[in-house]
Amino acid sequence: MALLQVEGLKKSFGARRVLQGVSFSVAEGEIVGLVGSNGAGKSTLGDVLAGITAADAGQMTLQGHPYAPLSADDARHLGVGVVEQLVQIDPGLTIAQAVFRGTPQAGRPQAELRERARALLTEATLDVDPDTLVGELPHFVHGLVEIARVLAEDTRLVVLDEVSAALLPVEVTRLHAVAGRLSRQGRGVLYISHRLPEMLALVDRVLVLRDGVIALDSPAEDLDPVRLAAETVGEPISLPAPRVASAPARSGRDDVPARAPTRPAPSEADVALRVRNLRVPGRVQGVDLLLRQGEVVGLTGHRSSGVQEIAGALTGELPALSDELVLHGERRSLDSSADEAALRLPAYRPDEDAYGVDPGETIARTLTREPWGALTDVRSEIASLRGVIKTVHRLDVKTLSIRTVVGALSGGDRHKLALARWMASAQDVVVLHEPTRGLDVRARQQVRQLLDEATAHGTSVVVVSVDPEELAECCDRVGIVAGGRVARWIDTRELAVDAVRARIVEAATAA
Ligand SMILES: Nc1ncnc2c1ncn2[C@@H]1O[C@H](COP(=O)(O)OP(=O)(O)OP(=O)(O)O)[C@@H](O)[C@H]1O
Repeated sequence: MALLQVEGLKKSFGARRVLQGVSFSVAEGEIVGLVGSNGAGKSTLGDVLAGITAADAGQMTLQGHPYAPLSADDARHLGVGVVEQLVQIDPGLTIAQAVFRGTPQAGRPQAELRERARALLTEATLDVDPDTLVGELPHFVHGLVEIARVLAEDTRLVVLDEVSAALLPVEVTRLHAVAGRLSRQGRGVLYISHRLPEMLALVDRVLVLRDGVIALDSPAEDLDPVRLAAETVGEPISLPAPRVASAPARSGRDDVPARAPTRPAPSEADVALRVRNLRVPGRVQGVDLLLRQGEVVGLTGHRSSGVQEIAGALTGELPALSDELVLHGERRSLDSSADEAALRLPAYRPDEDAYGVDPGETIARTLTREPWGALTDVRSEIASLRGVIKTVHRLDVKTLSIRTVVGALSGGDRHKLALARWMASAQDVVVLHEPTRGLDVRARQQVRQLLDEATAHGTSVVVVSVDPEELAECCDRVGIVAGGRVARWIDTRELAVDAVRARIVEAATAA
């Protein structure tokens, strides 16, 4: 008997028909992957299962009994727990209180909750003191606290909605170990992710949600990442080509081969940024960075490797020192008191649910570069709106109107718009944190295109990321940071993307 049976589920938001008759099942002990483009309706389906949203039509059964939760609490009591990537837990709670919130044990004294919480956290592979405050935990582990919470009740089906999106390969391995344990206990797992190679390594079966229905239901062993990507978008798709380091065209230099097999030392004019012996006291020990014009350099490393601190030093968020710092031939400093010359590279961060854009603003206004009201004739207004429509089409944003508010879009679509807006004004040298986080396979290619265009105009980029696939797809070189230093550089230009990905995983795991 199926643990969960879903038949003909429908859900619309106004005229937007998202789920148009979704049917599938999950067996006891089965790990089922759910993939789909941004805006396909994966989270909507998760919300229906979680009791957050009611379906318009369709039936569900759980362990053979009709399942129609009235709220998230109701769903959990009935045996379905949903863990979301961007879960916000009250930072003032202890971890033990967080684990038991919303359960019958909530409100019990900490001393009573502590030992039971410790056991559940161990089951979720999280080695933390239950007395620690949630606010002291890095945000990326909140998902594991949520898994412990799901385990606190007799949850039969666990939905993991993009929980791996912000995790390092080693952390993904840990998450997969937890999913494996849940399955061995006979629970069902629905695993939603855009990171296809990782997903295929874990799940038994994959569901593809496309055009409002389950367009494919296949054993994982019959699929590979490229075929699954094609099924997701509904047409053949190829892996992105390795990036061609596009030195911006300059007179007399157009003959420079973009993919020179060995990389000559750049001339001074080619250097966008050079930093020698970068130090952040206690965290970064002496990093040399050289960024050519039009180059995309990736940085990755474990949480305590110093990688975030290197980015923080470059953006002026952290006090840092260096022996030499040159930006386009001009000496700069890392001393924030030397205001004029201080280096403060602009940074983009796909920040939680807001992405730096106003959720109450329409798509049109979000993408309009001119301040509202600045357009004084109808032609410029039409040109401006054409630009907006072109971007919406190009980024394949799932919407019925450019007057839709950004807050009503899917997370991935919001991220795409925010990044496109940010990149439109990006010049010079910029830092991008996880530019493709939560994006589907086609959107990743669109981001890559945005990067290619910006770098062709001379922008140079530092990409800071946990995702080896993103680094392989976007960067010319990737630095593996460990112990406050760049332990190894991987040149991505000569290799296929999946080979680069494998090298990054191997080097990052070893570091
Ligand atoms: N509350 C809402 N009001 C209006 N439209 C909504 C609402 N919630 C979701 N939608 C629409 O439903 C569609 C599906 O969104 P959903 O978040 O389920 O997609 P998704 O597959 O999870 O995407 P992503 O991979 O980007 O997270 C989107 O086009 C979105 O605009």
